[in-house]
Amino acid sequence: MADKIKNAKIVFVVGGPGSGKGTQCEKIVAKYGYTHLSSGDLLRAEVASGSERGKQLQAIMQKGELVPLDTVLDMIKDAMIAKADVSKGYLIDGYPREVKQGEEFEKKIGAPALLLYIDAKAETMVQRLVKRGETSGRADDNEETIKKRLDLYYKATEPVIAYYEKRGIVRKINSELPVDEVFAIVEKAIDELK
Ligand SMILES: Nc1nc2c(ncn2[C@@H]2O[C@H](COP(=O)(O)OP(=O)(O)OP(=O)(O)O)[C@@H](O)[C@H]2O)c(=O)[nH]1
Ligand SMILES: O=c1ccn([C@@H]2O[C@H](COP(=O)(O)OP(=O)(O)O)[C@@H](O)[C@H]2O)c(=O)[nH]1
Ligand SMILES: [Mg+2]
Repeated sequence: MADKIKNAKIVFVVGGPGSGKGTQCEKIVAKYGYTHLSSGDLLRAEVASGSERGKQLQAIMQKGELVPLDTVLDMIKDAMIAKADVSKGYLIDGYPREVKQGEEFEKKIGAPALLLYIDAKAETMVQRLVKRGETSGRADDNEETIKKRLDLYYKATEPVIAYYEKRGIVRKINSELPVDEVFAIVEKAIDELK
C-alpha cells in the first residue's frame, strides 16, 4: 500500500503557530491541485469524533504540547494512502514539529522535495492568533496556550529547518506581507519543482 505514495511529490510546510501555513496551503491547493494534509486538522478531526483517543489528544493539544510522534505519523500516512490515486502532490502542513518526526516520516513514507518555511515575527503570530481566536473556536487560540506553542516552536521545530537546510530544499517565505504577495513567493518555489 505504502508503495503507492513512494514516488509522490512531498512538500513540508513548516512555520510557527499563526504564521500562515494554512492560508498559503489553501491557495496552493486552488492553483496546483495538491492534497493538503494539516497535522493539526487531522488531530482536531479525531478530537471531534469523540473517540477515546480523541479525548487524550484534546488534553495534550489544549496545553500546547506535542502528541506522540507515532500517532500523528500514522494519521498522515493513512490520509496520504487514501488520496494516492488522485494526488498530484502532498502538502504536509504543520509537520515535522521536531527533527525526529521528520526522520520517522522519511523512514515510513518518503523524502520531501521541498520545505516551505513560512516565517513571521513572534509578535505578528501572537496578534494573528489572538484575532483568530475571536472566531475560530479553537481551544488552543488563547493567550496562555499560544505562548506555550510559540516556545515549543522555537525549541523543537526551528531545528527542523536547519536540518533540511543542509539538503538545500528549504525556501524561506516572509509571511509578514499581504497574503497575495506571500503567495507570489510561494508560487516561485513550487514552480521550481516541476
Ligand atoms: N497579513 C497577513 N495575514 C495573514 C497571512 N497569512 C495568514 N494571515 C492571518 O493569520 C491568521 C493565521 O493564519 P493560519 O493560516 O490559520 O496560520 P497557521 O500557520 O495555519 O496556524 P496554525 O493553524 O495555528 O498552525 C489567519 O487568521 C489569517 O487571517 C499573511 O500572509 N498576511
Ligand atoms: O505533528 C503535530 C501537529 C500538531 N500537534 C498538536 O496540535 C496542535 C495544533 O497544531 P496546528 O498545526 O494546527 O497549530 P499551531 O500550533 O502550529 O498553531 C499543536 O499545538 C500540538 O498540540 C502535534 O502534537 N503534533
Ligand atoms: Mg493551520
